Amino acid sequence: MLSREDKVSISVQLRPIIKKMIALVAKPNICDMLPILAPLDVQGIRSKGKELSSEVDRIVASIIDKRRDKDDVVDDDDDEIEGKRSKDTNETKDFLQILLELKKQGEATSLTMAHIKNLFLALCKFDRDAIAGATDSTSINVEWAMAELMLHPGELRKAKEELDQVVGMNNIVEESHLSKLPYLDAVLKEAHRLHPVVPLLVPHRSSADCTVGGYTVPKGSTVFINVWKMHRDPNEWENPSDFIPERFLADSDNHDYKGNNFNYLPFGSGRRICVGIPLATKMALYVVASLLHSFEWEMLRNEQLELLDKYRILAKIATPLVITPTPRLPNAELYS
Ligand code: HEM
Repeated sequence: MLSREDKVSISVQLRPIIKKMIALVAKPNICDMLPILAPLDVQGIRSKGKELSSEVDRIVASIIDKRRDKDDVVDDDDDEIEGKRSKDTNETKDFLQILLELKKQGEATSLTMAHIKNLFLALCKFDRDAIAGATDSTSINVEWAMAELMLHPGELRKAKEELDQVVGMNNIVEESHLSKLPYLDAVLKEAHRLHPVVPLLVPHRSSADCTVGGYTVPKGSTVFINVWKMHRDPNEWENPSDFIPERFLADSDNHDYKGNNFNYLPFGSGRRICVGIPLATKMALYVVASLLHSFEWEMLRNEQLELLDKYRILAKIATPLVITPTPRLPNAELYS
């Protein structure tokens, strides 16, 4: 999707700023509790946010400008690209190049430079390699699931038995196996329940006055949805603090990731539900399945695993999981 060169630029320049933005958004903001103070920006969060956001804009613009220069773009107008031509027409085009070429077609498309900048930024978000580390939600889910399995040898054994049956010992996990692993899928769902990666979702705004649970929520309020608490509500979940993947086997339709069951919303719900669900869930299942099927895992001796979280929009495990692998499959060639 993005060229190697762009990925490096994004990684070096954008990643630190995006990390700062995430830390800033996660910072408790007194104005969220007392909106009357919002215009004063008492903690300087809004002004710092604007500063970081113009920095992102500047970097994206410079990456695009560099590409236009490289591709021998003649820019007649500050905001218009004309006469752009790729020198090597056989070269595989990446997404940015295609956008710039479309823009060149002028009236044939209504693309503006602002559209290209925003699409490029959206692409950076989707390109896991480019800003991995800043948006590592899937790997956080994998780490929680592995940590829970290390603490629950019975559930670990069941997951491995399922893998051995479906994949066999003379094979490695392939994408085609994933739909045949209901137990492991339930393990990941249970990890999402106990450890939702985005525990307060992203802030929403009420579009009309409404009443929720007897409380009036005026139009325009910033609304945080405490999914962490909902996922542990004893009125909805039996033994809510226990790791029990089986609860997702009994009624898997009612506990999918689509956000229709309001007791279980690890990816949010409604119009702004996470668009990455198919990718995130398949990736996590594939990674955990491969790790469990190909290796035995052991915690370091005397290691005490504590499942406390560290919250900065995303809730990571506070003490990173350190476990050591040993090969499990009889055929060494499967590891090459
Ligand atoms: C375990 C992995 C992930 C989790 C737990 C997660 C969770 C979420 C949550 C909770 C939201 C906000 C939904 C709401 O407030 O209602 C969201 C939004 C979003 N996610 Fe994810 N996500 C994950 C992976 C991904 C991936 C892999 C991508 C991209 C391929 C992605 C792209 C997005 C986008 C673009 C939005 C904004 C959607 C919108 O506002 O319309 N996410 N995600």
